Amino acid sequence: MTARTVASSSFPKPSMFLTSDIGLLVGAVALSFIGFLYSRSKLTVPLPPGPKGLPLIGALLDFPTSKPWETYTKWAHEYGKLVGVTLLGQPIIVVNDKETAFALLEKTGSALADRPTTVMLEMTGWTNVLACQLYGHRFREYRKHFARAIGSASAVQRFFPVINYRAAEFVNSILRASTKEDLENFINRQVGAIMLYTAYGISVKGDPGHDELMHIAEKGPEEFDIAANPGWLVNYVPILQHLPSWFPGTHFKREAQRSREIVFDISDALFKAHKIRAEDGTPIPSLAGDYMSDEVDMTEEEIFNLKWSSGSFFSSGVDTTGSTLLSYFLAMMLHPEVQEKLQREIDAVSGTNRLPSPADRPNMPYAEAVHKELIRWLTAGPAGVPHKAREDIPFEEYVVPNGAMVIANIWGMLHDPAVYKDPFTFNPERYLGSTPEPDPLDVAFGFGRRICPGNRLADHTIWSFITSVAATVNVKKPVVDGKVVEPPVVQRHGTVSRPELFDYAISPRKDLATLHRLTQPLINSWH
Ligand code: HEM
Repeated sequence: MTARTVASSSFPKPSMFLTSDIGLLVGAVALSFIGFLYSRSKLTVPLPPGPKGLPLIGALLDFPTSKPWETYTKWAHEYGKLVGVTLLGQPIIVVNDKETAFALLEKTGSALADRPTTVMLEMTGWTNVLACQLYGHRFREYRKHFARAIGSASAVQRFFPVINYRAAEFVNSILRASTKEDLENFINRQVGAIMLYTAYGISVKGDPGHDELMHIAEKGPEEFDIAANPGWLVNYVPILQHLPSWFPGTHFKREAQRSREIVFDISDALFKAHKIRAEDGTPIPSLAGDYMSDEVDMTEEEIFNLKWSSGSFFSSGVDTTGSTLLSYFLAMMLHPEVQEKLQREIDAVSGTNRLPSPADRPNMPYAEAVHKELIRWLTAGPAGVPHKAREDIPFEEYVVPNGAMVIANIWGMLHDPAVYKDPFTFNPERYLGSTPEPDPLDVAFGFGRRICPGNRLADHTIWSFITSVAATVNVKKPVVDGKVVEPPVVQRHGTVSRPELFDYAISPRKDLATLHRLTQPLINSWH
């Protein structure tokens, strides 16, 4: 999933529009009114039930500007599994249960495989990455590249050594963490280094915080946040993009140009690094590297597809995987009994002389349950990424109209008390025993043709990091002035949602010498 906010899963209130020119605003509103009347005249089919809203603006005032998944879940109680609203003429369907999501998003094939996009994402170049790519030939090419690089168990297995190495580096680095931000930064950088390797074969040595290419890649998510801000007026009145740059109120054009140059520079710099490695005669398996020998015969379009499909890793893989890893620390502080049980299993299966390895995984059911619960508990992609209908789709007694945005309320599905007992409690036991609760991985990565293509890579990264951390360090609530500090358990707003930052206490399980003895073989074995 693209980091932060893809398209607009939260919508602007009028005060958010990023323009200060009143004339332009009034003109724009008039134009959107005409657009609204036009679109409304086309909408003749019944939407599923939902908040009616007001004439012209639809459900704009009911629509959540923060953590929309909570409102979707309230709507689910009121209106049912399928909720329909219109927003400034745009039909939106929210799917609230797993069965309906499968029936609608999986079984309708390509009919619901498009993405809504915005003018600002187009102008800044972000529609080139997979998560924002419209359905079509280029989209299919990108998905083929992803499938070849990380779409099967054997493909992902090629990356176990880099993932295990990064996990060992991570364990060492977190002992240096002191501020709330440190932990998140250390997670982002280690996961980021995995993304650079799997996408381009870029091998970051040691602390990724000192790597120049990492610094370049890290600029991407910042730029994405700017482009994806739902407040750009031009997104609602696309005709504004054709105004000349000197026209009052067209600050967005200069901003889009500035951002576009950075976005293209990032993509070029990282892709060039992969080529340099090829010329050195050291081809490294990676999305781009797998095509290295074919590149000489490739067309410009094929090179473009290769560059931007590999360019989709960092922006989609870091925040999502990082969110789940951050949740691990929070969960262990709140539930020391889970941490102890996990450590006992690891000690029994891997022993105490090495870090856990993928070969141990089938023998660690409790680690598997902790992994599942981390994916469910503070859902990293709570409202997925919106899909868009490419045609009218009859569904039960309704029709999902062509152009409608369809949002899967993944958080709602994973916090439904009818499916998960005490859904807000972190409890890995729910997946064990004779009547386990459903596997959250079936819904957490989305649905249909747009299902997350990074799920296998995320799966092993999370498993490897959490078992390496549990094997070597204890995470506890910090004690300040003799008082235990309770961490907040709050999810942040965003298409990718992370836990609110928290204070923590991290210490080696035994002593530093033991920790180094466990991690050093993996660190030394890395080229
Ligand atoms: C815990 C980790 C992750 C979670 C929870 C997650 C979740 C998701 C979800 C919910 C979607 C939207 C699916 C849909 O539209 O139905 C998605 C899309 C996507 N994810 Fe992930 N993801 C994770 C990790 C990753 C990683 C590691 C990568 C990259 C290697 C990645 C790459 C992508 C891409 C490129 C898309 C867009 C696919 C498309 O539009 O066709 N994700 N992810």
